[in-house]
Amino acid sequence: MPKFEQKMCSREELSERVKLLPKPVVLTNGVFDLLHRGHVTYLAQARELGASLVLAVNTDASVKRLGKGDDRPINACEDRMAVLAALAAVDLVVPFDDDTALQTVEIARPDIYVKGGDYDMHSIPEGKAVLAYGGRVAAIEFEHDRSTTKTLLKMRSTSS
Ligand SMILES: Nc1ncnc2c1ncn2[C@@H]1O[C@H](COP(=O)(O)OP(=O)(O)OP(=O)(O)O)[C@@H](O)[C@H]1O
Ligand SMILES: O=P(O)(O)O[C@@H]1O[C@H]([C@H](O)CO)[C@@H](O)[C@H](O)[C@@H]1O
Repeated sequence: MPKFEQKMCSREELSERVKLLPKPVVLTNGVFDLLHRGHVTYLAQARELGASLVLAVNTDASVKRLGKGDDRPINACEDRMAVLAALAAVDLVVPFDDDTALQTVEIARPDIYVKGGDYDMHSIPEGKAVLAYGGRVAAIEFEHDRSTTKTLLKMRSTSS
C-alpha cells in the first residue's frame, strides 16, 4: 500500500485520528469527483488556515442524493479518497454517507470549518455547528473558473 493511503480512515477511526493531528485542525467536505485546479488551489488555501487539514468525502450514495446527475459520481468514493489523500495539503480523508457533513463535523470537532465561496458559512448546518461550539468558519473565494460539471460538458460536446 502506498504511504499516502495511510491518510484514509473510516468514520469509526475519525475521532482518534483527529486527536493525533497538529492543531489548529481545519476540516472541509465535498464530492471532488473529477479533481481540477480549482479544487487543489482551494485545498492548499484551506490547509494554510491551520496546521492540518481533514477532508470528508461524500460516499457514492450521498452524491446520488445531491442530484448532480444520474451518472455521478464518475469516480467511486474509494478512488476519490485515494487521489485526495495523495495531495500534500491533505492530512486525513474520511468518507461520509449523510446528506451533509454535520455528523462528521460533530465527531471531528475541527477548530476551523472551511467551504468554497459558493456557500454561506452562517447558514449551512456544518458552519452553524462549528460556530456554536466556539470554532471558526471560513469561505475561500474561487480563484479558477473550473468545475467537474463544466469538464464533463466539454468532454461530451467534443465526443458528439
Ligand atoms: N473552482 C473552484 N475554486 C475554488 N473552490 C472550488 C472550486 N470548485 C469547487 N470548489 C470547492 O471544492 C469543494 C468541492 O467541490 P465540488 O466537488 O462540488 O466541485 P465542482 O467541481 O464544482 O463539482 P460539480 O461540478 O460536480 O458541482 C467545495 O467546497 C467547493 O466549494
Ligand atoms: O462538493 P460539494 O457539492 O460542494 O459538497 C457538498 O457540500 C454540502 C455543504 O457542506 C452544505 O451542507 C454538503 O451538505 C454535501 O453533502 C456535499 O458535501
